[in-house]
Amino acid sequence: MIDWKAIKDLHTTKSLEKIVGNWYGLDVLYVDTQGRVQFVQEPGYSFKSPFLKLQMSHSFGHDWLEADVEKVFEFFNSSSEMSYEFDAFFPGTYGYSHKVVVDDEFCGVVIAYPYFKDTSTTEEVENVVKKVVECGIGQEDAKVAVSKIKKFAGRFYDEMKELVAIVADEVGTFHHEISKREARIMDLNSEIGNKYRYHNLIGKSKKMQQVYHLLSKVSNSESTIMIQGENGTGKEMVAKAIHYNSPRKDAVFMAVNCSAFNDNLLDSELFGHVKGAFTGAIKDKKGVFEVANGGTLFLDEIGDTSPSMQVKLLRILQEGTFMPVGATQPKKVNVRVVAATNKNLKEMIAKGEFREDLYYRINVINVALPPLRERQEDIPVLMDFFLQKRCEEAGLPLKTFSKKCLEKMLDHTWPGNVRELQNEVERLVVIAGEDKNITPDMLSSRILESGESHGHAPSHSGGSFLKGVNTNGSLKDALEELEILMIREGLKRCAFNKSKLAKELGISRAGLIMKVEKYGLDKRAQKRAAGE
Ligand SMILES: Nc1ncnc2c1ncn2[C@@H]1O[C@H](COP(=O)(O)OP(=O)(O)OP(=O)(O)O)[C@@H](O)[C@H]1O
Repeated sequence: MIDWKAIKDLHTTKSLEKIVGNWYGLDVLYVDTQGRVQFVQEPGYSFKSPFLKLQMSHSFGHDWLEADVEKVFEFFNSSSEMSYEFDAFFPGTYGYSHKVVVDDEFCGVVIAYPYFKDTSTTEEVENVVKKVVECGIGQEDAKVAVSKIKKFAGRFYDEMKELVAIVADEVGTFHHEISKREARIMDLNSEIGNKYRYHNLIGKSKKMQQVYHLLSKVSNSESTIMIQGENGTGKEMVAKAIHYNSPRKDAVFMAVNCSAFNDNLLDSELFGHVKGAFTGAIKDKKGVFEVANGGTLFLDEIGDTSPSMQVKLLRILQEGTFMPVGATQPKKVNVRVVAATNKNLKEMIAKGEFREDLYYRINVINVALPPLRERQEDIPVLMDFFLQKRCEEAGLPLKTFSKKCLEKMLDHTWPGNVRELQNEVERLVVIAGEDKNITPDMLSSRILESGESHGHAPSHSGGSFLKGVNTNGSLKDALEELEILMIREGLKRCAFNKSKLAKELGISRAGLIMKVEKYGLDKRAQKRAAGE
């Protein structure tokens, strides 16, 4: 919508209005798309045309103006013409109107009003006075006002029309500029304020915001980065976000899963080989380090590499050199390495399974990706994101999740993290078929069951309560997961009565409050996560 007030305050429109007013005694009226004439109703409005001033000082005069505006809109609504000269309310008087168009959209009208034409006869002019008097205006006032209506001829007439067209253009141009600026401000606002995403990463939880903040700081550096997180938490996505926000963004991003190869194959995959290096090496082959020269290499599951491979990786990270399999001369490359693992490398070092020097060489900057169960607020955002994406890809109208379905999804602990959630949403879109609303009965049984099993306190349910807990990985993580689960379910069961739950769990109320804060499980956070 046009900001008419801002337009009226513009230096150019003010000057143009002045010319039209002073030279031709016409008022420039701005009319919005609803047919509302701006400003003239406001007290203290300074009329240029004595006739319009007199007209608008009577309530019936407003109806005359309304009738003229209606006529203009009827014309523009049925014609593609940009301008229209109309017979005004009193036969023999005229108005000139011009459309305001922005990006092919009809945004309003500028009207210059009222005037006579050189064809208007003395009789017509006298008739106007008569009619005005008949409407209730005094004879003398009517005569004076009508005598001030300009009679146009020749070049003045053409100039007046040109000026009105210029005012209308000016309004359009200014509105266009303002809209562009507003869009930019909105962009900037969302960039600064709501960091709900970074590159392609989605998530609004505090933990993800911290990750985005760290990424924005480290992407520009050349440091090696270690990303730690469970499977499916988005480690590869983070590596890509780092690459595409770094000065290397125009060079190659390559990803290798170190656990997908045995030692020999990984050697050749990473460093390449020369012809005849081993049976089947029928020609020279570049390794990914060479292909990614100038770019970024993502080494996933680095914790699964053998001790001899770890030595080679240390060399390339320290010196930038490597030896292709079967080669006699080392090669040099400039590759930024981003490594990832879901293993606890510190424990591996203690057991002698991972080189400490390599660990410190890779772990210059550590990005820890939290599992999805620790950032519940991200679940609804990710659900909506994947739902919209899948529906769009499948050319289906957008579906919605029922409240109960969302609750069940929030109850699940997502051991497979975002990947599991993405797969579930994609599955739901298929299962829902034509149904617009996705209901809990469509959910995978493990999600329905995990919600139910969490509903029981351990003491009532024997061993089954462990169903929703990831029993792989470290004991510390599993215990923490269990703690979160028990507190979250307990809070619901006890209607957020912390004293009652603390008693049930056998811990102090203060201890429970600290844990609720630590895991972000308070009522408001849970409601927020559920989008309530
Ligand atoms: N924050 C996120 N926003 C949007 N999609 C995400 C996010 N995190 C993960 N995904 C999606 O989840 C899937 C798994 O992500 P990704 O492969 O990056 O995880 P990963 O931690 O590298 O997994 P793995 O350890 O199993 O290799 C991908 O399809 C990715 O698109």
